[in-house]
Amino acid sequence: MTALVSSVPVVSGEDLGHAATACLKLEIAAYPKPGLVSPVDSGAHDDMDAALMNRSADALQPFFAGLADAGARGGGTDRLRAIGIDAERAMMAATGGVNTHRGAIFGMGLLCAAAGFRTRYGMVGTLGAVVAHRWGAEIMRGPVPLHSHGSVVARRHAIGGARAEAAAGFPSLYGIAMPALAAARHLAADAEAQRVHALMALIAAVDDTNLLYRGGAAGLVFAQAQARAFLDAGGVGAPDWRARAIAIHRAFVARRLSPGGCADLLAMAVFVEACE
Ligand SMILES: CC(C)(COP(=O)(O)OP(=O)(O)OC[C@H]1O[C@@H](n2cnc3c(N)ncnc32)[C@H](O[C@H]2O[C@H](COP(=O)(O)OP(=O)(O)OP(=O)(O)O)[C@@H](O)[C@H]2O)[C@@H]1O)[C@@H](O)C(=O)NCCC(=O)NCCS
Ligand SMILES: Nc1ncnc2[nH]cnc12
Repeated sequence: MTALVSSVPVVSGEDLGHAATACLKLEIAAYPKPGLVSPVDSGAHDDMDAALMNRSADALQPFFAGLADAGARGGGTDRLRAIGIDAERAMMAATGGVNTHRGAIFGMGLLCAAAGFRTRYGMVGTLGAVVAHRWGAEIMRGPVPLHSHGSVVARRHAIGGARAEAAAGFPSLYGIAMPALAAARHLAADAEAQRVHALMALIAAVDDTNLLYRGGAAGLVFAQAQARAFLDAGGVGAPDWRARAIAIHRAFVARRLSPGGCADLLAMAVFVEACE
């Protein structure tokens, strides 16, 4: 799967859709991930497992391709949002009503649109820079769902959430996840371990609205401190890293904490590595 993602020249909308779905699946497959669903267990979730999440990823493939094509046609956020909402419906149909990938539809969808836009208009710069430049202002002006979990905690805790992350060109992706993936290559040879390392770096730094919704400020602080301690002890370069990551996973499950936004950002980092 890694070879497929990193060796295919990602240019057409269809290629981008395949790559985006492959990256969602690489995230799902990685273990141990604190509180998250993997093939080993369902983490802090009682309504999802890896098979359900993989079905969701497959259902989204044509929509990621459609978003790439819409980006290549220079579409604005109204067009992208219409495709995103259709994708959310397809996800709900594939999962029997479970929100597996709403954040990924939004973030990965924007990256696909940016890849289409960049190919068509020959723009230089990262995919994140394209998102910020072409759609950033529109994203912040666009409709805010009043009662979504993300918007409720964003208001309560005065943080930006998924929309602000995207509008700013995904600083957590470029400032945290990508450098962590690069650093992890010097710590561990296997790609799954490198992804766990990058996920821990994201959890340590991102204000994940899923953590805030389920655990409040105390839950977010706990999650960030656990991930920071893992990194400070050497991350996946430490000989006992796997046992330590499993212990953190269990501590998250015991508190019902799940960093779904960080999981999406990890998949997006793998996608950006393939595209840039
Ligand atoms: C703009 C929207 C994405 C709406 O966002 P909003 O912030 O209003 O709220 P949510 O509906 O809560 O969705 C935001 C999702 O984004 C992920 N996320 C969280 N924090 C961050 C962050 N700091 N940076 C980036 N991304 C972040 C996260 O998604 C993942 O978690 C979801 C699963 O979580 P789970 O624990 O199961 O939670 P729930 O099922 O919700 O509840 P409980 O189980 O706890 O009861 C899953 O979606 C992951 O992907 C947040 O959930 C957007 O909805 C919107 O406007 N959409 C339409 C437009 C569109 O898609 N356009 C296309 C491109 S323009
Ligand atoms: N592996 C995962 N487990 C739970 N929520 C997620 N959201 C995105 N990926 C996830």
